[in-house]
Amino acid sequence: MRLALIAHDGKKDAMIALAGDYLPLLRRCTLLATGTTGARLAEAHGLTVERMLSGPWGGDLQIGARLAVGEVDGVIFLRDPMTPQPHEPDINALVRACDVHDVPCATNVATARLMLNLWSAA
Ligand SMILES: O=C(CO)COP(=O)(O)O
Repeated sequence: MRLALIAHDGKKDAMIALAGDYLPLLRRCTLLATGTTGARLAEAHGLTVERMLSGPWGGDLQIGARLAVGEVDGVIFLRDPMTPQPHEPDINALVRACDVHDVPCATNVATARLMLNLWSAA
């Protein structure tokens, strides 16, 4: 399972807490993440994460490019719906790429838990 993990600043603590609940699964996955999210996950949980650029510098686009060539099986993208982002087009491009390629994409914690519960049981 190749999983991309991305969280906006207002959602990074939620991402860390979520990851903490699924460490056995996440340790079996190949993880990629945008820059700061990946650094936080590695620091908090000792996870091995391939880090892309930070989101505003193109990290979402890098993940989208990997996804488009079949290298990502699922995305957890905790967007902050309360804060405008300078790279909104990149964010939309990544979510669109998930829809184009039919890759599961959770954009909130509740959906992410459903996905991770399924994969933990698989
Ligand atoms: O901005 C982001 C996603 O759009 C996340 O980037 P960082 O993980 O580098 O903060």
